[in-house]
Amino acid sequence: MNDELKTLHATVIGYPRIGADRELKRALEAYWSGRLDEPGLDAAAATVRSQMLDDLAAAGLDSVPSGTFSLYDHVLDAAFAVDAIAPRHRRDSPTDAYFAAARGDAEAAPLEMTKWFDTNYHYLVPEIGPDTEFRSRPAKALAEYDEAVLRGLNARPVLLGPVSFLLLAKATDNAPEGFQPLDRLDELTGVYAELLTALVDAGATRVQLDEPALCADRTEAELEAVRTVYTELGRIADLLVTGGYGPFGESLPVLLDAGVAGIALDLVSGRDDLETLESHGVSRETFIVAGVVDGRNIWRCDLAAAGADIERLQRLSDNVGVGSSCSLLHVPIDLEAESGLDPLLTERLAFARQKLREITSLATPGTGRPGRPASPESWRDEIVRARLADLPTGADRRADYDERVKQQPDLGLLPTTTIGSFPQTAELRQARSAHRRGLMIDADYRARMKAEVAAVIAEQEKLGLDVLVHGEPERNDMVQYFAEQLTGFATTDAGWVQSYGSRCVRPPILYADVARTAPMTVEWTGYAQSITDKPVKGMLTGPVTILAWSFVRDDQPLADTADQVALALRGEVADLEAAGTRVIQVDEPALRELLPVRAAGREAYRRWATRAFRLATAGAAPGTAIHTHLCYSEFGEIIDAIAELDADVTSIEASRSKMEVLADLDRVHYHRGVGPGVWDIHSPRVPQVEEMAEALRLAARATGPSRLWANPDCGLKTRRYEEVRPALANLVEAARIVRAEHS
Ligand SMILES: CN1c2c(nc(N)[nH]c2=O)NC[C@@H]1CNc1ccc(C(=O)N[C@@H](CCC(=O)N[C@@H](CCC(=O)N[C@@H](CCC(=O)O)C(=O)O)C(=O)O)C(=O)O)cc1
Ligand SMILES: N[C@@H](CCS)C(=O)O
Ligand SMILES: [Zn+2]
Repeated sequence: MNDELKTLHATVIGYPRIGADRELKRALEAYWSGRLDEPGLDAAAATVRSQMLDDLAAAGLDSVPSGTFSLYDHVLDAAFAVDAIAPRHRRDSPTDAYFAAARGDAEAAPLEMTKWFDTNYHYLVPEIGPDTEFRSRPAKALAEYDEAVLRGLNARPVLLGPVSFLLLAKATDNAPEGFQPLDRLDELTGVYAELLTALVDAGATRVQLDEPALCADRTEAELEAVRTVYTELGRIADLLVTGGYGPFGESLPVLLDAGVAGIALDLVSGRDDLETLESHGVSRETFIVAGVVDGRNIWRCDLAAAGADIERLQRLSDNVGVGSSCSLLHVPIDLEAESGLDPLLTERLAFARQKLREITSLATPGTGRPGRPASPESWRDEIVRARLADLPTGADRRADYDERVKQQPDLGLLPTTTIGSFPQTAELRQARSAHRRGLMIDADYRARMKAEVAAVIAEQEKLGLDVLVHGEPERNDMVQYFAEQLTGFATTDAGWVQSYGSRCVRPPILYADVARTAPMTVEWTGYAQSITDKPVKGMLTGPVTILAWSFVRDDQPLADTADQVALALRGEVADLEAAGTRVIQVDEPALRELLPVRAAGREAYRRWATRAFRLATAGAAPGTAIHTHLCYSEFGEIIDAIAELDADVTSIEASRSKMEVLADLDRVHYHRGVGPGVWDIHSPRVPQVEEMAEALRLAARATGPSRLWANPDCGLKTRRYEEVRPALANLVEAARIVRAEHS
């Protein structure tokens, strides 16, 4: 590379932190189980940080983010940086306090966990009250800054910005009515001033404050708060403010007018900011990072289009840099680790390490900026396209709910069921790993999984549940399992992405037209049904969730891709029915996740998402009960969409929010079956009979008892049998008690 020619600053907003071989995951899980001591955990964390710096250094960036490593979650780190630790999580050891907040311990429940914007990453929700005492705790930021500087890197410490921190937090339970965490912005700004001062004193010449919450719709009062805070903080340090999950929109002029030195634009999902910037104007010294390399998806950058956007910015500022649209947290680390992908696909992909190279290449004049090649013709499936074009409306069931329910299995009052998965034991994962590596033949693997199904059925019969499941032992993941069987998808060997804490997923790559070539679940459900007289629920993952948890082609609207996936699932529903399945659950836990961050896109989303679900399910006969399941979010904003799915029964996470969702469902006149979760499966605590009975009574008062189901909040795959057996026994007993009260 000729340094003389290099005129653009190359940087990245953030980097994956789980380790190229998930070293941090393994170390954390070993530490939690007592197999590793704290120095061992520290050493593993240091190795991962060092690996991150190696990657950033090798790419030849002009500046690098520091402090983006996290032992569990960066929002939790932000809470610790300002000492906003809930009193119940204070412990003598800071590490104990950190993990008590993250995962709970014998004394205290953890912080709530929720989705990070419209991604499959989950953050911990800080609890802020009028009495929360903020204090500056810069040790982590300083240590990681020093590590990067010692490596000879031009480091830029990164902190979650104060406005986003408070907007992502929730009020403590004992806060007075009307209190909002943002009410504490003045005090918090003072503490951020101290954090910035500590970093500047340590030698940092620029600090990155991440303000992703400014990519959502904000009120005038919030914008005013942004103006005040950034005017003040901008006096202490040279600030680079990032957003990263859409356009800054109306926040952009506010930040610029507040005098921030730098702004990082998401030019993948927030290209509207280009126009905002052009019409508002900007000083020629402002550092503008053109976030043209996608931090959320794995397609190679269209360097020609990116180059054009960079040139537009260069007309406005003399200080333009090239970067990622957001942190690379959401993409796997290295494409080189994949050997099994079709070369036609591989040459179109870039994971984190490859993305760093795209950034430096774009920043280097004379390296060429080729566009992206079109997809090969062989990726088109004309049969699927013709079938979709031929479907009439395709998305309405043959009878209304009132008529359908008469034809569906009559299970009496308050039937009990579970959400699908039973514990994924180490033994099951090891069998799958052996099978994948060719150490266990197909027949043995299938026999092992069938034995597990038989055991799961026996457990449920013994417990006295009404509608059984096969337990999903054969699934590595509820999306990847389907992707492995559908055309149009590729799956990776090592493309791990952090979902929360130590938990990771390998999002499949949806790159071509999607079709089903054979039944995907019928063998397992059919086997389970063959060994019990109780109804067994078929178990599918819905089209929206399959899209949300995959890397999806970006050469056609998501709605069209969703329809293709839905059509494939529609075939599976038909095959399950033909095999005698009378109850089919189609999970849509990500229905809320894909809801656009800004209100403007929501109506269109609701239309395509609900249509895809109905396309998948509406072919079912009236006598087939279609269930759906939703979890991992608050549902208020998608309550209309839930009603529009037209499922016969909706099981929905409710235990932590104390059944509030039922009032919302009532508001939209949802009158079909509902199973509000009565067991918070995120916690290892076994719920007692009386508390679940009370939750069912509360639910019965809200909806009437006749259409109510008793079930947990979500699947049981992350729980252990020692918790599952007593908890389900208690759930069955709670349902029996409440049933008796109504008969
Ligand atoms: C329900 N959720 C899901 C989300 N996203 C998904 N794609 N899937 C989900 O289920 N998002 C919202 C929620 C919460 N998020 C998660 C995310 C991840 C997990 C989880 O438990 N992940 C597992 C990995 C799951 C998996 O792919 N398992 C495979 C491979 C297992 C493995 O690592 N094998 C080892 C060898 C075997 C061994 O010795 O154990 C290896 O390959 O090295 C499988 O079972 O075959 C995780 O451990 O992180 C939960 C909720
Ligand atoms: N059927 C799935 C849904 C999880 S959201 C399960 O039970 O794990
Ligand atoms: Zn769930």
